[in-house]
Amino acid sequence: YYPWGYDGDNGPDHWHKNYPIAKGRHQSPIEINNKEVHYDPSLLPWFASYDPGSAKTILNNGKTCRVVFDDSFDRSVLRGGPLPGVFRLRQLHFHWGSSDDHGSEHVVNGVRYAGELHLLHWNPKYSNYLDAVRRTDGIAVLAIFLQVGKTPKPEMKRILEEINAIKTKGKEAPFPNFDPSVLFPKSHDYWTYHGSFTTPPCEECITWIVLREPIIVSSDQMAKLRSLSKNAENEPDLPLVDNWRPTQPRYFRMVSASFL
Ligand SMILES: NS(=O)(=O)c1c(F)cccc1F
Ligand SMILES: [Zn+2]
Repeated sequence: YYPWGYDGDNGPDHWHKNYPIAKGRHQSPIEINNKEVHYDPSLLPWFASYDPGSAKTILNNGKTCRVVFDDSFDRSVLRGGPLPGVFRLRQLHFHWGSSDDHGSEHVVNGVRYAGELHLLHWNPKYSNYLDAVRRTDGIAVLAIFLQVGKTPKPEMKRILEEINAIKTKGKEAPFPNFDPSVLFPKSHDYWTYHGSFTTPPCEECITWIVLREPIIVSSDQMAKLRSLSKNAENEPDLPLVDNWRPTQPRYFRMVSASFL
């Protein structure tokens, strides 16, 4: 296991030395530009059927704030859209910036959002998650942009209230009874393309489903995320910010849109 980060000598430009896939042809995130997107009328709507009882814990792993779900059976699943069958919800996490004018991983027509929420699901046709990450159709991530505005989504409060309990790296707290679909925007319009994890080892196993409509969060809520520390409680408090990977070359990939 090699240490990696988002700045300096172990930042995104250095990942490929220990994680060679990071220089692959199907890397994420990417820029999504209207001119290059292809409307695909055959794309189905996607559906999330999440059981709030599957939510387990919320934790700070020093790289992001993550909520973990019980994925021991088809309890909370994503289906439809570009996906073949159901995919099991395993965790959600966030990427954000050091200020409100940047922080998302995907960039839409040059627009960087303040952050990005990722809900990670894996294909249960494979025996377990670790097997799924070795398959091109193993993982599906639903990505939702966070836009700073005056009328924040009240449902974000539940996650941000827990932040005080996981201030430092390694801290974990119970996070029961949570259905993340309460965070979804009104529109289910999406872009989809084949890509990778945006953190090392950057395996190219992800069907990305990027929602067009951002959810609104407040500047205070973004500041709350930035109050997390990269370090453990007995180490100096380094703000956990700018945990986003820059956009990667699209090469010969098509980005399909579910909407005109
Ligand atoms: N950002 S991402 O969604 O590709 C991602 C995962 F899916 C899983 C772990 C880390 C991570 F960063
Ligand atoms: Zn992510």
